[in-house]
Amino acid sequence: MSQDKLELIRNAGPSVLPSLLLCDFGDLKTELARLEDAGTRVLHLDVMDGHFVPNLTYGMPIVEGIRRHSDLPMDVHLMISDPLRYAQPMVDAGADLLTFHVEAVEDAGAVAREIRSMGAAVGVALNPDTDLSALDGCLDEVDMVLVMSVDAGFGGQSFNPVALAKLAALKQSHPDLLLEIDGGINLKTIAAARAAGCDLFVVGSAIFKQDDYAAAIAGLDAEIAGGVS
Ligand SMILES: O=C(CO)[C@@H](O)[C@H](O)COP(=O)(O)O
Ligand SMILES: [Co+2]
Repeated sequence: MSQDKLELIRNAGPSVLPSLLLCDFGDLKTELARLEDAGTRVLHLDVMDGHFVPNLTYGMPIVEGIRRHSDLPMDVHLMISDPLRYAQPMVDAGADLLTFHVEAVEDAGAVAREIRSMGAAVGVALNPDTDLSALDGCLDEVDMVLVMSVDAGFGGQSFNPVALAKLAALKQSHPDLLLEIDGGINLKTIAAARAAGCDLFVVGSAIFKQDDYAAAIAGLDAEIAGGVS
């Protein structure tokens, strides 16, 4: 099932993924309907534990609640110290693509293999200060690499261009991997990420601080289209 969702994500082409971190959790059902009406193809959910990052968000009940109100593929970004402890519950809650941080684990390849055995597609994330060499040994075990363009933990931070060189290097060395960028993506930064080879663009503030989600996503899609040679 989740491999099917991975194909859906792949086949969707370059896509904007709304990060629900800044949505109105008091009216989640309406928020999901607005995002679907705006053409969203994949949702991005930020799970933070107050330990790996200094911020606390939500866990399985919210992921499961979103699943009940939307059939869209769910890309769950685990910013937690012990990803394997919660991986199976997250898959059971409906995560299709489960991403852990390389900084949180000792053996990223083993973690990736274990998550895949649970039936989810798997991604590995790295923060701006983490060198690509940290991914040695796990790139053949993952479906996606999430290149952070802010330090994981909070929405609304400024884009760090160090992510662009990492994307370009990954695109060259592993052309079949899905590449995602997360943090500070907006109308000014998204085209450069696309030009660097990125496929999936996580966007929080630049959607949720606008009244019209459809217009915000259409504007970002247009920048993606213009950024491809
Ligand atoms: O993972 C994270 C933050 O750690 C993100 O997914 C943010 O929620 C993106 O928000 P903006 O930077 O687009 O405001
Ligand atoms: Co995220």
